[in-house]
Amino acid sequence: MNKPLALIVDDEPDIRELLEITLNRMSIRTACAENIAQAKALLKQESCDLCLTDMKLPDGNGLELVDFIQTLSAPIPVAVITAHGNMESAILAMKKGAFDFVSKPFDLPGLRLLINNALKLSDAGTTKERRTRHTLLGESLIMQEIRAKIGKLARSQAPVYISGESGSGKELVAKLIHQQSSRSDHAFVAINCGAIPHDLMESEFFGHKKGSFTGAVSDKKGLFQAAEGGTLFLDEVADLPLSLQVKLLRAIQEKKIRPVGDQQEIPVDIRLLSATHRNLNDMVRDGSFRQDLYYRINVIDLHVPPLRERPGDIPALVEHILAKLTGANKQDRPVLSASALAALQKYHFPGNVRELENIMERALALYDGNNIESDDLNLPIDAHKAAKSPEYSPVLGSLEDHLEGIERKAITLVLEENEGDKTAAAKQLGLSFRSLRYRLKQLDMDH
Ligand SMILES: Nc1ncnc2c1ncn2[C@@H]1O[C@H](COP(=O)(O)OP(=O)(O)OP(=O)(O)O)[C@@H](O)[C@H]1O
Repeated sequence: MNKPLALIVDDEPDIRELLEITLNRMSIRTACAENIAQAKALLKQESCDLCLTDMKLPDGNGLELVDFIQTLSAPIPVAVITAHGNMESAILAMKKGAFDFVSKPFDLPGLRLLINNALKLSDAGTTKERRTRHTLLGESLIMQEIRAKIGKLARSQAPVYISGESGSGKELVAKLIHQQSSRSDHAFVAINCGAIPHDLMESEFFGHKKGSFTGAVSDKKGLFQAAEGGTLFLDEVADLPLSLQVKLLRAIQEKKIRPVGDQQEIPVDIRLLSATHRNLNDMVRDGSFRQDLYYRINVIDLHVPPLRERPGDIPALVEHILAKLTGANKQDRPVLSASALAALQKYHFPGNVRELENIMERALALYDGNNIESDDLNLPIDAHKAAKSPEYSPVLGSLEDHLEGIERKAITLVLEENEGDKTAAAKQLGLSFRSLRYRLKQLDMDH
């Protein structure tokens, strides 16, 4: 088998030499260029497998080369070399399609990891299909675009921020990015940041040393280490307390963590994906989410639209859910009547695809005969529509009372729909459990 070929672009001879030695020791051939013009010429002549480029070059900016590589008929992975601490240019390069960055002075183990990841990317394409266990269904244009974007993002190490309502498929998207990436042989670790008690968070994330606090009876690895070589998915990232936001920022920037009670930092190689159903922009504005962290986790954003905006996806989803619930035997699988499908396509789906799964599960238990009819779906009264109150008029009372009435009505409906389960109701209402409990108390509904 041919040894892979890496193109090194840097105007400093010392750096070129250091990179050549490191790569040659990894059995990688190297070609060197001192500037953008030479690099472009080499890329046209040789069939390179990856490119490492400095940002500041005598005849322009490394970003120009990143752009150029994206226009090739078969773009190769390109990583940029940045001055230590200059995350801005690293982020810019990743937004343009660079798959990762490495800072000077080089941390050699980190550099080797980056190169190995890049080389895996070059052959990831052939094994992609086999690796994909999950499927993101839906033939709407937007879902087709999302699938294409997932394929592209899988070839990068850039942090991706996935936004969208609860139950819309954010975690599924994250799993797919991981599975189609060069990291798919390693772990995909998903963590719901809202579910970890604040005082344990640092140790859960970064691990701890024995004896570092009461209860730390032995050394423990954290989630970053569990995800080593793979992907860490921070779900509900908006729920991270500010104290941990600072530490997370450091971990992303330095690619290193420090377990609680440890003097030493440990290098980590993870890809970070994050999601929330809340509006992080608003949270940045009101000071509850750090702007610098937002900027770093949101290098690339991907929005998953709510199900109500893509009713055309419902038939495929229903078929998939029914097949999953009824197993391989097609004979046992009921058919959804046309009127039932029409009812679903009109429904608001505050809980999105997860709610559709619940509706179908209930319908399967209730239907009678061969077809699932609209009655079997037991669609909840649409809280969205029912909560619409008459136009506001000052004669009816203050605006505050009016809004309180709407809130009361919506909460009551959703609580009824979820048989009093506050956790499920909060999720459906797009609130944290704590904020639902607070509102119930404010509205004197907490008995
Ligand atoms: N396009 C889709 N095709 C197939 N299944 C889907 C699709 N979208 C969502 N699902 C399924 O719907 C369920 C909810 O999706 P998921 O957990 O990814 O949502 P989420 O946006 O991460 O929710 P939350 O914000 O509550 O964490 C999962 O069982 C998932 O497999």
